[in-house]
Amino acid sequence: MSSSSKSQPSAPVYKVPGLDPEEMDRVADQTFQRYSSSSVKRNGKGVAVVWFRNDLRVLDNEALYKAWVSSREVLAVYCVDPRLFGSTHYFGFPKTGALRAQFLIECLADLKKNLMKRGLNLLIQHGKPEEILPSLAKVFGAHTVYAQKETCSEELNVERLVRKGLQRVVLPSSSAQSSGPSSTNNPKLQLLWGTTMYHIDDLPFDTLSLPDVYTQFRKSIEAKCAVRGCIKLPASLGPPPSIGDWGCVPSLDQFGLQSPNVSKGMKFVGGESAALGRVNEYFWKKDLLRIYKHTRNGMLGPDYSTKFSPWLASGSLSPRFIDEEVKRYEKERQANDSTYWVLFELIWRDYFRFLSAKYGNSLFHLGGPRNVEHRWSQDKILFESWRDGRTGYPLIDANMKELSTTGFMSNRGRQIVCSFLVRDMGIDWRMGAEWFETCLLDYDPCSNYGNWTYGAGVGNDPREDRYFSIPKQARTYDPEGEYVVYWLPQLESLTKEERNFPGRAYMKQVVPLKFGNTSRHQNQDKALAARGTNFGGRQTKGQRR
Ligand SMILES: Cc1cc2nc3c(=O)[nH]c(=O)nc-3n(C[C@H](O)[C@H](O)[C@H](O)COP(=O)(O)OP(=O)(O)OC[C@H]3O[C@@H](n4cnc5c(N)ncnc54)[C@H](O)[C@@H]3O)c2cc1C
Ligand SMILES: Nc1ncnc2c1ncn2[C@@H]1O[C@H](COP(=O)(O)OP(=O)(O)OP(=O)(O)O)[C@@H](O)[C@H]1O
Repeated sequence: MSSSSKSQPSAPVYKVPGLDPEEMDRVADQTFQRYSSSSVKRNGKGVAVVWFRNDLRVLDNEALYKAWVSSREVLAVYCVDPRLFGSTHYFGFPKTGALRAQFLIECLADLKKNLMKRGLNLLIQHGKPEEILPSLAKVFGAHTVYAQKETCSEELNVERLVRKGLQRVVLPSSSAQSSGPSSTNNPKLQLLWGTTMYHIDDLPFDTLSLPDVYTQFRKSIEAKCAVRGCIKLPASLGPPPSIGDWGCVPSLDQFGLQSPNVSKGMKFVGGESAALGRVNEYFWKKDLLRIYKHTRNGMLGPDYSTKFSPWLASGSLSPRFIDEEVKRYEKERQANDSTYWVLFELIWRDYFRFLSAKYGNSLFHLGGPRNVEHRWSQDKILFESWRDGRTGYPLIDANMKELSTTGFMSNRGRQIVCSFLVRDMGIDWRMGAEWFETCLLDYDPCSNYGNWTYGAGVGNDPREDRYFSIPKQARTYDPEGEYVVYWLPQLESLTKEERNFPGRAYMKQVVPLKFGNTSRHQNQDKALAARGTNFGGRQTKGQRR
């Protein structure tokens, strides 16, 4: 069947959140009001810099809070670091694809707007933080640069260089924050924990002795720690230092990228206002939180899951705010397994973040944290058929097309395409992880490489090793072929049952499935899985969730 055999009605594009800009601003303003406090007092002096990184928000931002409390003027800065627009480490894909770059631009524009509403501004500078921040600290006599702490080596390296750069700046003694004989007059770098729902200082164990098994980790933190409340700030944070040119929000051509056209699927709106809008829409307006656990394995449209991840990854949304909203919903509407399950999933996110602190760079290495030896292929043609959605398996191809068109893929889809690349194709999992790094709006090194090492069977938890059978996944999660037909309209003329199993009516399959791909093979598939038989000598344990 040829893809052009029939003219297709154009598929809908879903804006996420589906609110108009005025409604988004109204929700954001109301939320800011609820989280404003006039009782917080400022007792500092001079200028403090807040260096925004992956914490592009005003609400519940400890770096911003500390900068405000410790100063008379806050200089808010974002550095557009050219390294973010280089290449991925091993395979040289674009480090940030156009869709995420566009999302970042929208986050910056919104952050600037929200800071201005509070009497501040955002200085946007192009260059390396280790060059920009020391020079700003010197010009403004800033006593401290506050920023959110990261855990992966690329970001840790930048932190180290910024600290070194600041040590070379000598301030006049009147600018120094501390006094006393031992104080030096260099601006300090103060890094604050802020990415997770549970605070690192509240964990019942040291990160180096973090439990390797997720369930142990979750049970332990649920029993022994509480999520901290969101940090409140006064409504007005000004004045900012006097600056003639605050710099413009960058455009895509400044990154050498072309404007992406989201012609199908979901178009996510970047920024904190959109993030708060989405929480409001998903929890309160559409009342979807009450059924989340039963819909979360879907693949099509904005409503089967929260879609919070792009804003969480850029830091436009605080996980502690989500926790507080879940608790508020449970009080005002209802508490059930679905309301809890959003928090359960956020604990996965915490877990991967803390694991990166425990396992360091091994998360990015071929053998993963367990240093598993295995022969992987780097077959370019096979990889490209996966990347471009030309494998001959509609479920894989539809998911890969969604990823490259929108920058998003469901959790179900990610697990399926990961298993297919790694287990059916036998391709080096890092190729898949780096392609995800390029494309995902919600790219986060810890969640991405953590999930890939898991899926590839090289993760820290040896019990969690899974093979996803494509026919079984298709029958369970896309029984009527609705998802595949959305992304592959050439399948529309087939019956619902045929859409995921089109045979010759679609393209040739580039590889056979490890455990067969017809119903005839299903029993064999189960039998093999039950015996733990798998390629590469790893154990098959069924699926996680
Ligand atoms: C191979 C692979 C790569 C992935 N890469 C990323 C990534 O780079 N960034 C990212 O944020 N997530 C990643 N995930 C996890 C998950 O797929 C996404 O977080 C989820 O699909 C986002 O959609 P949502 O916000 O609607 O999720 P929901 O189902 O609504 O879940 C709520 C939140 O819980 C967190 N969460 C849910 N599942 C996971 C998980 N398995 N691991 C970590 N956090 C989770 C996310 O923050 C998510 O926003 C990856 C999963 C796989 C299998
Ligand atoms: N934020 C990040 N996003 C993606 N990859 C990251 C991030 N931080 C660190 N890495 C990866 O961690 C690895 C660290 O490489 P580095 O050279 O620093 O140490 P290494 O342990 O000697 O690794 P290698 O021997 O593979 O070069 C690289 O693969 C790098 O891309």
